[in-house]
Amino acid sequence: MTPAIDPALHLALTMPKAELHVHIEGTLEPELAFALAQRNGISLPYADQAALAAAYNFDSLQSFLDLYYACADVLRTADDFRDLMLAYLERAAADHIIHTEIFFDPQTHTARGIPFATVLDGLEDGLKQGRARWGISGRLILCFLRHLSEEDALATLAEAEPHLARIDGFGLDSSEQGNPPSKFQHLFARCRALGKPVVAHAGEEGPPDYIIQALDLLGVKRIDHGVRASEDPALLARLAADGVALTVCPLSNLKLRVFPDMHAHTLGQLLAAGVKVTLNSDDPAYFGGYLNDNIRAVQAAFQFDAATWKQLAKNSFEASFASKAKKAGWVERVEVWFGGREGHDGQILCQ
Ligand code: HPA
Ligand SMILES: [Zn+2]
Repeated sequence: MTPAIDPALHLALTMPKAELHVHIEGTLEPELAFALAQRNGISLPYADQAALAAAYNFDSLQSFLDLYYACADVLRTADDFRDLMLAYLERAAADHIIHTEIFFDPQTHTARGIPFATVLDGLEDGLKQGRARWGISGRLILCFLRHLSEEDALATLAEAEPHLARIDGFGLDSSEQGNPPSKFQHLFARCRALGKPVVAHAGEEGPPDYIIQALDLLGVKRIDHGVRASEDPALLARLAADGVALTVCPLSNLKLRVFPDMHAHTLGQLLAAGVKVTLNSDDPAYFGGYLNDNIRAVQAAFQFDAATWKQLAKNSFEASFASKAKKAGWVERVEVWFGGREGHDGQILCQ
């Protein structure tokens, strides 16, 4: 059957893939936000869903974060966190995501008096139900808020320690400018000592030096965003040589005005330099779409061939926190899935 759309895009939309950069609080759609507000007897400072969606007009990371933290106030109970997780996993499964590593920001919730265990219990319940319903595997990455102090983050880590078996890694997010990775060296040393993988947002709005700090001072093996690495040729070469993955989020970068349009995005340069790029949705409820919406927008600008999409799918699994055996199995699944659909020059042979 011949698909009605660009064949390479059809392959990209339907290929098995992993998502490695999505904030669960950023998957809160206006409809669910209002439903949870009603369930919890609280009101949002917007008349209705349309008024809230109309406020998604950001000019920087900070302008988004202000709204994102305000909306998170509707999340109060373990049921709320479970429903939020299930809503995301249903969308992810529809986009053919078979594995996802999901950020959560406990400080956003504990600062409002929501117990750490309530957040974790709800998210975990959602992951369990999502696995049963859609066969999707999910992991949790605890993200520390970099606009707060290292002491605050260390206190959060202490709260997390009784639950370590349920937490698969640690990350760093929130306002990047003025909050360099160097601020969190002790924290990340403790996280690594606990035997967990660590990641950090770096080089989204911040300079390439923040990416270097995340590698050298925090010991991360995967960088969230990292799109400003293109400004430093030596860094680009290092990322490629060391196989450091970047979790790139194209629609996020446009919505937060990191780039004026998709043609100006550094994605093509990063791939051409041999960097292990992955594509992700970041905060899909706020930025105009889930992973397949990002793929559509990328393809409209770059017209990648099937071989490039296969590489991106393989990268998404290779860069995951899963075991070597699991990763190898998923990469093989991608190879089998593309088998016969792609010629030596990366063109589609037939459908
Ligand atoms: O894109 C982001 N950058 C930094 N912090 C965040 N928290 C949610 N999304 C983001
Ligand atoms: Zn992010």
